[in-house]
Amino acid sequence: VKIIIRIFDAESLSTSNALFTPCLLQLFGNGTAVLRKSDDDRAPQARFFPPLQEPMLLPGTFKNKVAFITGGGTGLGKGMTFTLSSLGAECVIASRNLDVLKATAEEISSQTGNKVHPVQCNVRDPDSVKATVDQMVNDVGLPDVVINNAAGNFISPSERLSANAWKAITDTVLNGTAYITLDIGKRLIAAQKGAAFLCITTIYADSGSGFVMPSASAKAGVEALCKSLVAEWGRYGLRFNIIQPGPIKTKGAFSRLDPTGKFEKLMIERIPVGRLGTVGEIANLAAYLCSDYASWVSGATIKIDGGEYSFMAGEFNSLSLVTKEQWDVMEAIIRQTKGS
Ligand SMILES: CCCCC/C=C\C=C\C(=O)SCCNC(=O)CCNC(=O)[C@H](O)C(C)(C)COP(=O)(O)OP(=O)(O)OC[C@H]1O[C@@H](n2cnc3c(N)ncnc32)[C@H](O)[C@@H]1OP(=O)(O)O
Ligand SMILES: NC(=O)C1=CN([C@@H]2O[C@H](COP(=O)(O)OP(=O)(O)OC[C@H]3O[C@@H](n4cnc5c(N)ncnc54)[C@H](OP(=O)(O)O)[C@@H]3O)[C@@H](O)[C@H]2O)C=CC1
Repeated sequence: VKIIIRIFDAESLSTSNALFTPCLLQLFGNGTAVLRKSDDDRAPQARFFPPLQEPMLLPGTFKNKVAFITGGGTGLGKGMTFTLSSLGAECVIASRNLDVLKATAEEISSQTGNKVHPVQCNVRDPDSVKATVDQMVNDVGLPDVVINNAAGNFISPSERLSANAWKAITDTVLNGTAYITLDIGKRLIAAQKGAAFLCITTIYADSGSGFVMPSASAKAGVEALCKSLVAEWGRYGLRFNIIQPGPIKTKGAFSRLDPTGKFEKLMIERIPVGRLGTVGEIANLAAYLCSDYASWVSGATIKIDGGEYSFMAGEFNSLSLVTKEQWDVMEAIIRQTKGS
């Protein structure tokens, strides 16, 4: 808890709901060495942008709703499950590690008072997906909310990747999303039941990115899948939206994408808001997009990255490092220039 408290300054803690704070610290922390915060984990401007993590929607927003979240046992999936559950949803969380799912389900339901059902599922395997959805339908019925969040990723030069490495990532991210969406979508259509689908992708789904080429390819495919179904399945009462998060310090992501802990400082330097994102911030956006408050939102792709993508895209954005004296010199040179 000590480690996590250091993420928040007094300002952000004082704006948090006092009742929620202890369990938020517990739920949104991971308590592992890889998540240990360094002293320079924020830039000065971050004081203007406190991360408010408590659920922002009205209590009961998801009362009588069922939410299905892949990868709901850890990281962002766990945070979204907590938020939906605290807003009244009955959640079903699915991934490969049943022990982790059970522990998360117990932890969240004991805090929110709402049932969380753990179901083992390998999204790479369509038969496993079918068995999971069968179990959900049997236990709680068809979902009102479906969050495709499960993923696999690691950094590697592409020339070091085997065919199986490509397959491990693309099967999880793209095929897994397709199997889940097709299986649940067909059943919803047959039952004439509406639902909100959400896919968690990443900011580099737009640009591609070296060293995570399979993930970038698969996430771009997920976005094409979502956008295709916005048009095709809207008439069945199904909405599809996409969240592209920037860096959020989860064990799953940082242990595989920043294994030595050296990249974090570089990331913070290029995030205009001056800090990493938090699980609670993603969970609030996800809850909004999956709620009836967003019933006119379909086909939206929302970046939530503290401005990192815009910073990296702008040709001249590194000039923020230029000092006033250096600007004086450059301005004088520019003003002296005549003609072309
Ligand atoms: C700090 C950055 C912030 C910004 C983040 C932006 C985007 C983040 C996107 C994310 O998706 S983060 C989520 C990350 N979470 C996870 O990845 C969780 C699940 N991951 C896993 O289970 C594993 O990491 C893995 C490898 C994806 C799948 O595990 P498993 O099914 O057990 O596969 P294998 O171990 O059998 O490996 C399959 C295949 O891949 C090769 N391989 C594995 N690791 C590497 C490596 N580091 N470099 C090169 N190749 C690797 C492995 O050797 C296998 O290939 P073979 O040919 O040998 O069979
Ligand atoms: N953290 C970040 O900075 C960012 C994360 N994202 C995205 O956010 C999402 C969550 O990532 P994050 O929480 O950080 O990382 P995690 O590693 O904690 O989450 C990934 C989840 O996917 C599950 N999973 C992996 N493979 C499978 C499979 N074959 N079948 C079923 N479930 C599977 C894992 O559970 P299990 O091992 O039990 O199967 C795990 O719960 C991902 O889509 C990721 O791409 C995007 C941008 C930035």
